[in-house]
Amino acid sequence: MTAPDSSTSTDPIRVAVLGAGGKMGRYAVQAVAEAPDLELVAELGSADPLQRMLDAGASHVLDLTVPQVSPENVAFAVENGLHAVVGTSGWSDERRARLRDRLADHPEVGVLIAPNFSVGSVLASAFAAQAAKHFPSVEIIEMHHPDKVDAPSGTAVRTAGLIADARSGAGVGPSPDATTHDPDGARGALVDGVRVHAVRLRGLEAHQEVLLGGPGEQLVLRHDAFDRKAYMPGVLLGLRTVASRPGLAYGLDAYLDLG
Ligand SMILES: NC(=O)C1=CN([C@@H]2O[C@H](COP(=O)(O)OP(=O)(O)OC[C@H]3O[C@@H](n4cnc5c(N)ncnc54)[C@H](OP(=O)(O)O)[C@@H]3O)[C@@H](O)[C@H]2O)C=CC1
Ligand SMILES: O=C(O)C1=N[C@H](C(=O)O)C[C@H](O)C1
Repeated sequence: MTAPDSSTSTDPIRVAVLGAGGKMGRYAVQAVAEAPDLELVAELGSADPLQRMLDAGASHVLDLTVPQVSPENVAFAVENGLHAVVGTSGWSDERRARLRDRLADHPEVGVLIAPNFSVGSVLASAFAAQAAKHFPSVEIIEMHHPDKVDAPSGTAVRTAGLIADARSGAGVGPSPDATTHDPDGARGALVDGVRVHAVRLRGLEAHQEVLLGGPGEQLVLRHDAFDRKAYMPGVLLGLRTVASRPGLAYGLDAYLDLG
């Protein structure tokens, strides 16, 4: 007779946090440590070798680092059979395509890339995509603390992508814009055909407005994250779900029922 499997679904999820000393990392370390079904087995900073998380017996990696190193962190996790939840920004189409190729050789591994872990932000982006099918003009303003190293934000890039997909599916053309002279780039970045404006201001945390315009009216969809605790329910949801979703999921909405 085969012995019963001693690993049951009540075993804690063994989590290594990369970027543990950062602003997000510190919150995440606390959230993981306090969750009864998770176990914090390693906290890594930029000076630590990735091998440390294997030595600690991690089954899951939470990457909250910087765009320059996140892809190599996730590649290391995948190659070693660890599931990964990634909050770090900078995951372009090309980076995600390379990761998908890598995951093809590790079909049991799950990776979630979540440009934003806040449920409110994910909903705001989904609402914006829905609304953008019905307005000729749409632009995004993302506003962050000035310590942020990347622009535009991962959230804005994701929102622009969702908007572009929704508009192309609905046959809506580009936003009208007569600008022919913009030597200083005052019209912002063009992301998937959507203008994105990035503000960096002391006192802000993380905020985004999607402006939608039609003849004689404007709809503004705004989300504010005032505190990093806003992201922790999404971080925990990601860690609890990722192993049951092999392959790559892009956006926390993949794990939410947005109905
Ligand atoms: N998805 C989401 O909901 C959210 C995502 N973010 C994103 O998360 C990322 C981190 O943000 P934030 O915490 O504010 O940034 P911080 O600058 O505060 O922290 C970044 C951390 O990354 C660490 N780091 C750098 N290189 C490495 C490496 N090679 N290995 C391990 N750790 C490394 C740094 O460690 P050290 O101090 O040792 O150098 C630092 O602690 C950003 O990309 C940000 O945009 C932020 C908020 C929410
Ligand atoms: O750096 C930040 O602070 C944030 N980064 C993420 C992003 O780039 O979208 C998520 C949130 O906006 C906060």
